[in-house]
Amino acid sequence: MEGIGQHIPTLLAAGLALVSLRIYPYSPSSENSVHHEHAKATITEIEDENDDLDTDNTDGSVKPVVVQWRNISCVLMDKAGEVGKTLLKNISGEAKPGRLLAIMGPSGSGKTSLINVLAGQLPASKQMRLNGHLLVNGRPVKNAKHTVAYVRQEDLFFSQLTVRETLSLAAELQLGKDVDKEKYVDDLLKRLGLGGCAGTIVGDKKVRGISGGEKKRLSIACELIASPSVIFADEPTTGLDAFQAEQVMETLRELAHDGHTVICSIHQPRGSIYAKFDDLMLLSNGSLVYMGPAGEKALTYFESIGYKCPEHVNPAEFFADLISIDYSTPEREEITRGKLASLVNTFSGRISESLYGKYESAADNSGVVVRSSSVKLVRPHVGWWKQFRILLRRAWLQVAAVNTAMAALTKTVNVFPKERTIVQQERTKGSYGLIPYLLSKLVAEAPISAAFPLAFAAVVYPMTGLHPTFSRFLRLSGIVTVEAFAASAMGLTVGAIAPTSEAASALGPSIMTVFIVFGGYYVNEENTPLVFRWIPKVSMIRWAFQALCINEFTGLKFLKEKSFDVENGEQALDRLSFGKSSLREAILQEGRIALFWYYLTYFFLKRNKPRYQKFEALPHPTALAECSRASGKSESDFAEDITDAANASADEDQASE
Ligand SMILES: Nc1ncnc2c1ncn2[C@@H]1O[C@H](COP(=O)(O)OP(=O)(O)OP(=O)(O)O)[C@@H](O)[C@H]1O
Repeated sequence: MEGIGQHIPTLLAAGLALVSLRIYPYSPSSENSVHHEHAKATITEIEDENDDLDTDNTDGSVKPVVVQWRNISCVLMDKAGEVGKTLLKNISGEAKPGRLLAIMGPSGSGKTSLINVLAGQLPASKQMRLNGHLLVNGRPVKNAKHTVAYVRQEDLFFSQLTVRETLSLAAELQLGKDVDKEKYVDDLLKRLGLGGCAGTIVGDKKVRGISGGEKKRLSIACELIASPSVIFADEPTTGLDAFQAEQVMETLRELAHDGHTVICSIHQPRGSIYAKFDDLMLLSNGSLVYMGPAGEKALTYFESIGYKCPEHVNPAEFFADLISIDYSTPEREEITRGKLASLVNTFSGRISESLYGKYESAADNSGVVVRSSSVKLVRPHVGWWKQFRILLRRAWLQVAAVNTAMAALTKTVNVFPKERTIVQQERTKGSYGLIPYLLSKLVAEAPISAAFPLAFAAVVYPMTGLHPTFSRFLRLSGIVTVEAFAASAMGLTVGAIAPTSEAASALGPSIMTVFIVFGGYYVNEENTPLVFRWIPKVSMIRWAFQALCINEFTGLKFLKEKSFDVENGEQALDRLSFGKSSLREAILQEGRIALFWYYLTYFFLKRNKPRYQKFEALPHPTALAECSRASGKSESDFAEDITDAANASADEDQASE
C-alpha cells in the first residue's frame, strides 16, 4: 500500500492550481488580538522590517488593523510624459477593525483601482504614477506587517473537487503541521454556511455544481484560511441574484464584526445590503465625494449641504443619482459635472481632522510613497523541495505524453518534405512503387524512432518516483514508443500535404497543439464541447496519457490520510474520466491512430504525384486518311475517336498504378 503522494497527485494538482497564485505562512500569535476561531489565511504580507510591529497570529485569532490612506493619487502618463488620465485624485480615508467599509460609485469611478492600491496589488505599469500615504496601525505600510486577503471578482476553482476537498487542500498547503485541519475546515464550512454543500462539487458552466453565492463564499473561505487582518472584496455581489448577494454581504459583515477590517467595493446595492455597511466611501470620476459613517450620518451630511434623500428611497440609489455624471446631452453633462465638482470641494473642506488625527503625525513624518512593489507575496508554507516533487510528479505523465509525440513529429516534419521531393522524382522515373518505399522507410527508422522514447522513459521513470515495478516500466516504454510512431506517422502526412518544409513546420505543431489541449489533462472528454468531441478520440496525446495513467494507477491502494484523499487507483482514474477504459483499448487506439496517419501519408503521396502535360495522340496523316476511309467516317471524327480512346487508356493506367 502506498501514499497517493507517490503518484500523480491529481487532487493536489487541483489544489495547487487553486493556490498556485498564493500560498501563505502561518505567523506567531499576538496578545492583543481579537479572537476569531476560523480565520487563518493571507494573500499578501507587507514587508516587515521591525520585529515589534504588528504580526498576525496563528491560533485562530486576528490582529486588529486600522488602515489609513491619505492623498492617494494615481495617474496615467501619456507618451509625451504629460498627465493623461487620472484614476484617483487625492483620496483619503480609513478602515477600522470590526467595521465593514463599502466603496460605492458609478462604473469607472475608481473603486477597483483604489482597492488594488490599498491591497498593494495595483498592476505595475511604466505609464502609471502612484502617490500618497498608506498607514497600517499608524505606521508606514512599508514597516508594517499584516496579512490581507483579496476576494476577486472571478472565482477560480478546480471544478471537479467538492467544497470540502477544495478547502481541505488549501488548508493542507497553507497551515502548519500542528493545526487540526479537519476541525479547521469543519469550522470554516459551518461559519460560511457551506456545511450543506460540503460534499457537492464546485462545478462549472457544463457540470452543475454549487451556486454562484456559494462559490463566492467558498472564495472567501479559502482566503480566510490564514487569518487575514484585512479582507478586500472587489464587487463580491456581481453576477449574484438578490438573495445570494445578501448572503455574501452578510458573511462579510459578520467577518467584520468578528474583528477583521473589511473593505469591499459595490456598484449599487439594494437597501437591505446598504443597511449592513458601517462605513461608506463615495467615489465619482476618481474623486472623493464622501468618506465616513454609512447609514443616517451619511444622509445627514448630504442633507446639511442641501441634498436630502427623499423618504422611502434606497440611500444607495439616492447617492448613485447624486454623484453620477449625466452624458445624455452636453448641457446635462456640464450641470452634473459642476454639481460633482462642488460636492467634491465641499467634502474636502469639511473632512474631519479627527478622522485621521490619531495617526496624522506618523503619516506626515513618514514621507512614504505608496508603491505597488512594496507588497510581496508571502513565502509558501510547504517547503521548496516538497513543492518541487509535487509539481514534478504532477507534470511527468503529461510531459511524457507530449514530449515524446512532439519530438517525433518535429523530427519528421523537418526532414520529410525534402525527402518527398527526391522520392517523387525517382518514382516519376518509375524506379520503385510507393508501398515498398513506405515499408522500407518504416522498418529502417523504427529502431531510431523507438530509441528516443525508450531512453526518455529509462531516465525519467526512476527520477519521478512512479510505480517501481519492471513490468509497469516496460509497459510505459511500450506506450510512449507506440505514441512516437503515431506522431511520426502524422509528421509524414503533414510532410506529404505541405508544399514546403516551412509550411510543414508550421502546420505540424499547430495540429499537435490541438491534440495536446484535448489530451485529457487540460480538458477531459466529458468537459469537451459536443462539436469538438471527436478531437480527443483521434488525439494520440489523449490515448497515450490515458494509457500511462491506467498503467500507473490500476490496482494501487492509497493511504487515506485526508478526507480528500482517494483510496485507490481506480478512484484516481475516475477523477480523470479514465475510469471505464482499459490499457489494451488505449494502446490499440493509439496503434489505430498510427495506422490511420500512415494510410493518409500513402494516400496523399499517391495523389500529389507530379503530373506533366502530355501530347495528344494523333496518328500519321496518311494512316489517318486511310483509316477514316475504311471506317466510313470523316477524318476529323475519326481523329476525335482515337484521342478519346487514348485518354481513356491513360486514365486506366493511372488508376492501376
Ligand atoms: N491600467 C489602466 N490603464 C488605463 N486605464 C485604466 C487602468 N486602470 C483603470 N483604468 C481606468 O480608470 C478608471 C477607473 O477604473 P476602475 O476599474 O478602478 O473603476 P471601477 O469604479 O472599479 O469601475 P467598475 O465598477 O466598472 O468596475 C476607468 O475609466 C478605467 O478604464
